[in-house]
Amino acid sequence: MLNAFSGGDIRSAEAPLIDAGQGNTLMQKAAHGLFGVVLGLLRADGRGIYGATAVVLAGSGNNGADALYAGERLLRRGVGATAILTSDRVHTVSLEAFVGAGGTTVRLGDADPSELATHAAAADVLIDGILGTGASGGLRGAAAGFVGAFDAAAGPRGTRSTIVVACDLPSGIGTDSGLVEGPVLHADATVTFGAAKLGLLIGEGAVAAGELNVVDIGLDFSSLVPVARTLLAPDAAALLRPPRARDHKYSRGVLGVAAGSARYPGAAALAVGAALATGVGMVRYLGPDAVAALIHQRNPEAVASAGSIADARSQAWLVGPGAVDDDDQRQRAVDAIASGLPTIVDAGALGAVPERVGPQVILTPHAGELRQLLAERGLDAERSEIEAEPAHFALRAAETTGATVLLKGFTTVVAAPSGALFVQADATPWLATAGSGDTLSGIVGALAATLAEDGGAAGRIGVAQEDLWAAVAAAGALIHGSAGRRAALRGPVIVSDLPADIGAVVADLLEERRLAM
Ligand SMILES: NC(=O)C1=CN([C@@H]2O[C@H](COP(=O)(O)OP(=O)(O)OC[C@H]3O[C@@H](n4cnc5c(N)ncnc54)[C@H](OP(=O)(O)O)[C@@H]3O)[C@@H](O)[C@H]2O)[C@@H](O)CC1
Ligand SMILES: [K+]
Repeated sequence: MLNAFSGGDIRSAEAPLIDAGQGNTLMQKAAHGLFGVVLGLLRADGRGIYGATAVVLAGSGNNGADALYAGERLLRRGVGATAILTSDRVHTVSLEAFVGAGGTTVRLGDADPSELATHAAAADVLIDGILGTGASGGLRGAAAGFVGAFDAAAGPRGTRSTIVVACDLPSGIGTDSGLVEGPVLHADATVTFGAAKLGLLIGEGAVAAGELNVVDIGLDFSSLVPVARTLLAPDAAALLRPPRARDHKYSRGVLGVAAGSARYPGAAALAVGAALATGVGMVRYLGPDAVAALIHQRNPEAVASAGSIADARSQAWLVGPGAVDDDDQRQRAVDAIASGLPTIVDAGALGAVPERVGPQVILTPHAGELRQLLAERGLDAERSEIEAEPAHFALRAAETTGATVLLKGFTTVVAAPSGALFVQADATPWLATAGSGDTLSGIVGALAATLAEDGGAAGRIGVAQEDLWAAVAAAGALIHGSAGRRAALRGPVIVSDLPADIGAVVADLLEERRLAM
């Protein structure tokens, strides 16, 4: 599990060490970690170290000092380095160390920004030490102008030749919100100190951060509650339930699916395929015969009927994908939610959620659906606001409804009504395609069905029992994202092919778990 903390948490974890006179040691550890990642990136890109060129952007605070000390270390390894000082003030001791190691410096205010940007765009590495956790608001003044000039000179990330490494945070993002106000320097990699900050995991901040590296600088977070957590492969693996010797189809877990309608039959077939690939004892399908016939073309093992929720025994329910303009499906959604069993509520069923439910009800809206859900409860927000601050609005929705809320997006945010937050960035943009959400709900549904009667699941991954369903939803996002990345190796993702990749991801996770035991 990767824990994320707020800027305030990081400061309070640093405080005892700084009070004990360890401030410089912390900074040297941070700089050393940053230096190590830069060396690794140069090597991985096939560029030598000796004779490589680096530009260090140094702002007025300790973030600039970290970057300058990393620059000093690069200089001592034979890298040619220039520091661009983006503020009138600069941390003097680190600047002296940088110059002492042979670095050259230039003040941003004293030179033509576009010339400096051209120089930076020709370097092998650009280290962004303009702003760290002490930032307030977006980038201002000359530093903001420089970022625009660099983007123009170097081209966008992915096409430019300079490797951009953010020191602690990409300058210009909100530490706690991931909000970007104004220009931001998109990094290829971010080296963050002590622990991940929430702003690096969500919203535009996650986009700007590139590959995230967390460097341990010896901070103690044991007395602090993380503001968000990210499940890693071993956590998702611990939530998988492979069959045991005496299992039968019922003991493995039955997922009931009330999805699809005459208008959208395909969504049900995609959800059922994904659930079977994740691993359940049985999928019980409830819905129109025509939809059942489509499901059976691909998955004849699904048991189908046009009955009601009360007549179909299952351990968990999935309701809503493709269920539009269908009164019977709406009634099934209402009944499934009322059953008290874990119930994934997607798309067409989101309108059937009563005022108050429990955390075993997992809502899976995208930003537009969340906007609607909140508006129906008197909370008005624009879709763009929700996309900019996904954690905030997912938490509001969870608090208001009592449900677990999985908000789909570039990063998947899962909020529990307790206030616990999970953030998963496992997906690939290739998954932004029709039907993708149906497979995600099928995966989460299968996990819920197999864990519904497993009292030890929360303990296995170290989350509170009340947050189990949020962790299950996050594990679903991890499996879905990993399957999408695997599928994308073959080319554009075709969602109906995803079950093969889901099965392979599940197999890999179980194998890693076996090897770790
Ligand atoms: N503490 C520790 O022990 C350790 C901390 N560590 C490191 O320290 C970093 C935090 O350092 P920090 O607190 O000095 O803040 P930081 O972000 O570098 O600079 C803030 C200054 O920038 C300015 N400014 C603000 N907003 C602005 C804007 N929008 N646009 C432009 N300028 C703006 C403002 O200055 P002003 O403009 O007022 O002169 C403000 O004073 C942290 O991220 C990590 O890298 C590590 O070494 C580990 C040990
Ligand atoms: K920075």
